[in-house]
Parts: sequence; C-alpha cells; structure tokens
Amino acid sequence: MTEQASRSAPLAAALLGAADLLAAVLSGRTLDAALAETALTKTPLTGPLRAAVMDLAYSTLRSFGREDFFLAQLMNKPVADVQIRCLLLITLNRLEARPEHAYAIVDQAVTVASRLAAGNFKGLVNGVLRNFLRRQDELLARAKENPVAHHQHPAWWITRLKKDHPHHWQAILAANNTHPPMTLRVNQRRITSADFSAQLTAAGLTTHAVGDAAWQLDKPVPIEQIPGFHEGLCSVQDAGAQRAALLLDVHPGQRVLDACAAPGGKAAHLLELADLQLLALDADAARAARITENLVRLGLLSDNVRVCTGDARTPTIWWNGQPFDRILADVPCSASGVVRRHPDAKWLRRVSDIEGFAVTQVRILDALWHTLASGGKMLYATCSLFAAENEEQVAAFIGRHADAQRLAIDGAPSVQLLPHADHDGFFYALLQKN
Ligand SMILES: C[S@@+](CC[C@H](N)C(=O)[O-])C[C@H]1O[C@@H](n2cnc3c(N)ncnc32)[C@H](O)[C@@H]1O
Repeated sequence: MTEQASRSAPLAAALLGAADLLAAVLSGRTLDAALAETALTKTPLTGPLRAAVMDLAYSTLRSFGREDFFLAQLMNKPVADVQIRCLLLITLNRLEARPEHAYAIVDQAVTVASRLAAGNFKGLVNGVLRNFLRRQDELLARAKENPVAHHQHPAWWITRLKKDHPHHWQAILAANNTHPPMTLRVNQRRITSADFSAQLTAAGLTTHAVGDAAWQLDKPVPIEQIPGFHEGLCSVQDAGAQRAALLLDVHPGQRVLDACAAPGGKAAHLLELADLQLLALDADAARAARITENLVRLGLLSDNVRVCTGDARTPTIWWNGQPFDRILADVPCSASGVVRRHPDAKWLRRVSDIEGFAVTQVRILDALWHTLASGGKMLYATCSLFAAENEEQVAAFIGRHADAQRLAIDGAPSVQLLPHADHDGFFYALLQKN
C-alpha cells in the first residue's frame, strides 16, 4: 500500500475489499471487470479506501505465485472458503511488504475473519498468519527453490519465455514484477513538446524524455494532476506503443485503416502526425465509443475520420472497396508484454489462449491484406512477447502471401521490445504489398 493510502484507509476494510477483488479474479473475472462491478454495489469503493484496496489487490496479484506457495506450505489442505483463502493471500502479501507492522496486520486480518463465514475461520486465520511469521525465514528459502513462487508467474509462462527468449527470460520476468511507468504523449497539434514539458515542470512534475514527444513521469500521478489533459494537450501512452504510428510512415491525404483501434491511442497519434482519411475500426462497440471520446478530447475528430464497430476478419461488412495506403493491425493478443499493468492476466490466461489468439491473428492479417493498396504498408503490432504471436506469425504470413515483403525496422526484420524501465513489451513488423 502507498504511504498515502495506508495513512487514510482503515486496514481491515482494505483487506476485506482486496480479498473480494481477488476472489472475483480467481473465479475468472479480470481485475478491471471486478473493479467495475464494485461500482454497482451498495457500497462502491471510493477515495482512499479504493486506492488502498487496488494497491493490495495489484500487489498480491503481482506476487500471487509466491503467496499461494506460502499458503500451501502452511496448510495441510486448502481452505474451503474462497473469501478466507483470499484474505490469507492478501494478508501474507501485506506482511511481506510491512514486516514492521506484522502483529497489527495479523490482528486486523483476524478482525476481518471474525466477520466472515460466521467467524468459523477466525482461529485458522490467526494460526496460519502467526505460523507464517514464525517460519518466515525457512519459507523464504523454500520459495527461492520453487520457480512459480520465485518468478511469480505460472510454470507454462516461464517455460515459454525460456524457449522464446533464452538470454532474457529472467530479466523479462523480473521486469514484469515491477510497477509500470507512466508516460505522456504530447499532442503536437496543440502544443510543442518543449512547451508541454515546461507546463509539467510548472505543475511540479518531474519527467524525462523517452521519445520526441514522450515524457515519462518519475512518479505516476492521477490524471487530474496532468496539466491540460482534459483540454487535449496530451495522452497517456507507453513509449513502446508510441513507436507504432511513427513506424507506419503516414503522409497527408492517405487512406489509413486502424483495424483494432480501441481505445484509440494509436489512431489519435496517427492523426496528430498527419491529416489522414482514417477509418478506426474495433469489434467491441463499447470500446469503439472510447475512440470517439479520445479523438474529441484531443480535437482530432473531423469529416475525414470515421469510427466504426466491425470485425477486422470480415471487411465485406465495413469496407467500401477503396484500398488503404496504410493499415495498422494492432491485433488482440496475450498482452504478455504489458503484464505489469495487468498482473491478473498472467494467472487468468491458459496456454490454449495463445493458440486461440494466433488463429484470430492469422484471420485478421489475411483479411486485411486484401484491403491494402499495391505499394501500401501494413504494420503488424502486438503487446506480446511470445514468438507464436510475433515472429512466427509474420514468417508464416510471408509464406502465405507471395506479394508481401518485409521492410526493415532499425535495420532488422522486426522489432521485439522487451519490458523495460522506459517502456512495455511490444512487437512490430512492417509489411509492404508488391
Ligand atoms: C491491443 S487492443 C488495440 C489498442 C489500440 N490500437 C490503441 O492503441 O489504443 C486490441 C483491440 O482489438 C479489438 N479486437 C479484437 N478482435 C477484433 C476483431 N476481430 N476485429 C476488430 N477488432 C478486434 C479489441 O476490442 C481491442 O480493442
């Protein structure tokens, strides 16, 4: 928990709220969906309590493999009550983060347990947590020997990264367990990068440049504290994601398709770079609405821009037959490159999901290729680190399409950005139609 959150939210309430969120995730919901559901309850999470609950839930999901390992070592058989199990997992995470308050934390967890399941598990919660404190050194040593506990990722994920990134898998896993950076993209239609940087400084925010129009905050802050955000001076977008629009090499007047566009981060960047005839497509209507919201905020919506709900695999429904000069295919993927932003994803995904994404990617790529003009360029983009969604996908595409050639990026056939202090993990390959 951050200092501010821990000072102003009662710990027992935060433990309970976080345990409920974790229980929702373990039942298969995403953390975002579980959080959205809390807004619909009689007691929606707000203010410092919401911040404290999110902090505990994110932190526990980041290290879930470790807390789950501890719990298995501390109990002869798994606890039957899901809420109590989650309370234990959340409290173990908190005990590791704040050892100096260990006994107060255990007391608060026992208080919560006394209010759940008719208080039947109060003694068990007390016993397990006190046992953890007694055996902590031994358990920490054992956790080092267990890959899931040590790397805090599922075993299949670790195996896949080892295969796909034999020299970098450990650094990737370590980076995935860190807090993500917050980066802003300057809307250069409205303000120069230098002037915006001066506004950030005047607002007391310290930053460093991670691209021509990209400023990374030394410490993430709520959006309300970003000068000019609501007036459209900037967007929040990772520096790695900011490469996409630049790589697509757009020029004024071109017909451009952003085929998987929501919530519109890259579509907006494309429009900031040039006056385009842009079609921003997304299969999810609710998410497509966010494209329009973002373009309006940034002052980029015009008669030349169309936002449309549609499936990129079936152009006959939404394409008027006029070929595109540029296509951005920012396809749905495992999101394994941005897992530090969505730590629930690593525990919710299954190996079979990767095959499912790969099949969808093939279908999207093949369908979009027919809509690209001769000489036109298509950028294939994922926020994945898995070769099956990246290099192997592009190699197979080139094999299927004799009229496709790769254009080099930074002198290489493709770019695989690995998660790093300055950016998330992304993959880019630029294809041209002969
Ligand atoms: C990686 S996100 C796109 C992020 C977006 N390009 C941006 O920069 O803000 C992938 C998007 O693909 C959309 N999507 C998934 N399947 C699709 C399909 N078959 N056709 C079109 N969009 C699809 C999802 O709804 C999601 O919004």
